[in-house]
Amino acid sequence: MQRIVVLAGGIGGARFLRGLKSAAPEADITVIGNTGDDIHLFGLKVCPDLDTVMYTLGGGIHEEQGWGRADETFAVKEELAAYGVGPEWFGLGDRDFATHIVRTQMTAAGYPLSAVTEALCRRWQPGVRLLPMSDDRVETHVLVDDPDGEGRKAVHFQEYWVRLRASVPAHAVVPVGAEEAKPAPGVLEAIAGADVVLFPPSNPVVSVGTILAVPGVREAVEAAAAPVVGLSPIVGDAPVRGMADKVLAAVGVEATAAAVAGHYGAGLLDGWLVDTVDAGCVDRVEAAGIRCRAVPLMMTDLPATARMAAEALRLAEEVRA
Ligand SMILES: O=c1nc2n(C[C@H](O)[C@H](O)[C@H](O)CO)c3cc(O)ccc3cc-2c(=O)[nH]1
Repeated sequence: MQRIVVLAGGIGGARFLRGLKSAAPEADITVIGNTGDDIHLFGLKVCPDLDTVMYTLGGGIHEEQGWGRADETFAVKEELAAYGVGPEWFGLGDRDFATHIVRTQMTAAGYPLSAVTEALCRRWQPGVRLLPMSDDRVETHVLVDDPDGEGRKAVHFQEYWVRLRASVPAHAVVPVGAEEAKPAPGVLEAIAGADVVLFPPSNPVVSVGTILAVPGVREAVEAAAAPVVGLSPIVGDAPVRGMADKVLAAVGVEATAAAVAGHYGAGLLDGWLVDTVDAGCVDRVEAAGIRCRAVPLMMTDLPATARMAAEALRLAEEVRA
């Protein structure tokens, strides 16, 4: 059975995984999820990217939004607001709250996040093994021009993304706690034992980049016997969704498919898929030592996404040969 390891962020990663499952229904898929987006609110631990993968593959996601639960209601949020308790800019729904209550209760009882995630997945049956990148707390902060005053300040990634809509200049992205974090149980073993490692079209800085920032993970991917293939989240010099261009600028990387490949580098990537509109950069990526193909990369529906995943697996076979 083919063992596939995927380093995934939130919405882009989750939708790609749905296509991958369809393209490789027999494969044994391990997902290493980003937890740098995690936030503690109302005394609860919220893990947006793990939940987005779990709900998307488990059939509970709000399809149009891409995050949160389908058929959601917001009574708890409204009641909290009536007490003047915020933040009001982060939309936690009633059904979603239950997930965070269970997670927080298990965490308080001493279970590591990896065990909690496994327990939550027992309900959702995502059809993949979902591992947090680490059981240790890592929180991505973004250094921005202070939106409410002079100078600069560091804000939590969710405040930058959701409250500020990435509209203020970002100067640095810091995965606080990453340096001291250890990979969660099973992470390094999964990478070492993989037949293929995939980087979905997730944010290269705050999603895949944060996973790679956990000491040992980047080294394991570099050392992996398996081919490592990524799919560009940038199509035609703009992110397909989200605001990846803003955080790429913060780390000094151009928002182009070729520049993102260069940012990962040939030490990490063996293969890179760009969209057909970016076919002009294939030679440049190959000159940098990364096998590159141009194929349609818009995840418009499940068949289109499954074709992208199949192309990634095909490229992996090609670089292996
Ligand atoms: O744009 C938003 N994204 C929301 N997201 C998505 C999230 O902020 C980001 O898209 C990811 O962290 C980026 O990967 C949520 C995700 C959850 O799991 C739970 C609650 C939210 C709430 C919001 C929200 O209010 N607005």
